[in-house]
This record gives sequence, structure tokens and C-alpha cells, in this order.
Amino acid sequence: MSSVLEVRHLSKRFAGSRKTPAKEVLADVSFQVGEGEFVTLIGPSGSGKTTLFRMIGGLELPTEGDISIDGANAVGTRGHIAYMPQQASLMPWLTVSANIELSLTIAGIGKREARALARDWLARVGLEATAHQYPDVLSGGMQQRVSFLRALLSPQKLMCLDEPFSALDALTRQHMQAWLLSLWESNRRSVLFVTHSIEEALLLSDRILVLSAAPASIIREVRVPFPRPRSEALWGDAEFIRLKQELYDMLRPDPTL
Ligand SMILES: Nc1ncnc2c1ncn2[C@@H]1O[C@H](COP(=O)(O)OP(=O)(O)OP(=O)(O)O)[C@@H](O)[C@H]1O
Repeated sequence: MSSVLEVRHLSKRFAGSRKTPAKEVLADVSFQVGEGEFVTLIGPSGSGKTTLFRMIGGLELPTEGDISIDGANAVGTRGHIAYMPQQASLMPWLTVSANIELSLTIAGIGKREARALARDWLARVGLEATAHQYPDVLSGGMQQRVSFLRALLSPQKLMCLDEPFSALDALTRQHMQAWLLSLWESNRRSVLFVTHSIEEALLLSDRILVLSAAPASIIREVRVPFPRPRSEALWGDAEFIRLKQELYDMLRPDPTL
């Protein structure tokens, strides 16, 4: 499998100031995301997951190490990833369709094609009724669906999803997981996903990378063995429950800290 993302020996240290001490956040992190692969990062709060995303997105420079996306050096360069944040960052003055079209045209797709893509895909996923609505009339779950669609249609080869369901209530979150799973399984893109939910990671991912507390390094890689297409029925599977417990034990906070 060819790699869409290659992270090699990445370290990040924030220099201290008079008010904040220096902090080593990431220490020698290496991994890849293959073509069409769904890889999840899971780790304790403050282990540097957002910092890692910011470096992959070119917003932050590593102290050491290399990042390449689709074979090209991506250190300090923006525009190489399709990004979906924790809270949908839709433009409130644009309709749902125009929001999707705008991100596609910024990524270099012609206006006419962007419009056709947005309309076609909104209909495909049952959101055609929202095309002319403004984001503030949509529920949080609907806004995240639009936000996911926007990332999915972007031409960049790597999608980075940063805790996309963390602001949703438990039931909406479960519906979103099932929705994303079926959409992604029929349109495989390379995904790097961050979550605090072990169940979510096991349901969605091909591989899970477990980060240690800061300075974070990868302490374990779990290949998720369940065949696709998957469904929420997995939650009751004996192997699912065993892996969930194993990951939970690995992420249990150190009581001596
Ligand atoms: N610009 C900065 N300067 C100094 N320290 C920073 C800076 N940005 C982040 N940090 C520190 O780096 C550490 C990692 O932060 P980061 O947000 O990447 O962790 P995280 O794993 O995404 O956390 P969470 O799971 O809670 O979202 C934190 O201790 C944070 O305070």
C-alpha cells in the first residue's frame, strides 16, 4: 500500500517564556497513513494530538523530523489536507451548498463543477433539503454532516478529522458514527482521525495508534481485525469488547502522577 502521509521522527518542543516553562510535547513520532486507510490517534488529554495535526496542516513547525503528504514535503506548507474540526466551521452568511462550493473552489475546483458536486452529494446523502438553508438553522449533527461532506469532496488526498463528534450528544454521536462509517466505506479516502472514544476508534479504524502522555510517542499500534462493511452490531462482539478493555487499560491514567 502506498503512503499518503509519512511522519518520520517528529519531535516538538515549545520554547518557554517568562510565564510558561518549556514543554516537550512530541518525542520521535513516526507513522504512515496508506492510500484509502483509516488511522486513528488516541491518547491522553494534552498528549499533543492537536499539535501533531497543526504540524501536518503546516500551521506549526516541528523541532525535528519530516512530514510528507503524497510524496511531497509538507513541513510548514498549508493546503495539503482536508480538515474537519471539532465544531463545524461553516460560514454563517453562506448557504449549506455555497459553503461546500467555497471550500472546493479554494482547493482549485472550477465554480461550475463545485456547484454540481455539492448539489449531487447533498442529494446522495439525503441532505438536499438543506442546500439553500443557512448553517444556523441546522442541528449540530447536521452541521457536522455538512462539514464532513466538505472535507470528503475536497481534492486533497488526506482527510484530518480532529475529534469531529466531541461536541455532540451521545445519541447523535452514535448516529454520526454509523453515517460516517457507511459513507466512508463506500468512498474510501485516507483518513487521520483523533478521538477520545475507544469504541469510536474500534468501530471506524483500520489501525489505532496509541500515544503516551507528553512527551508523546507511539506506545502501541492496534490493527483492527473486523471485516468491512461494519455496523454498530460490533459493539456486542466478544473481540470488540476484549480490544476495548485492552485499550482502556493502556490509556488508564497513571495514579502516581
Ligand atoms: N503554542 C504553545 N506553546 C506552549 N505550549 C503549548 C502550545 N500549544 C500547545 N501547548 C502545550 O502542548 C501540550 C499538548 O497540547 P495539545 O493541544 O496538542 O494536546 P491534545 O492531545 O490535543 O489535548 P486534548 O486531547 O486535551 O485536546 C499541552 O500541554 C499544551 O499546553
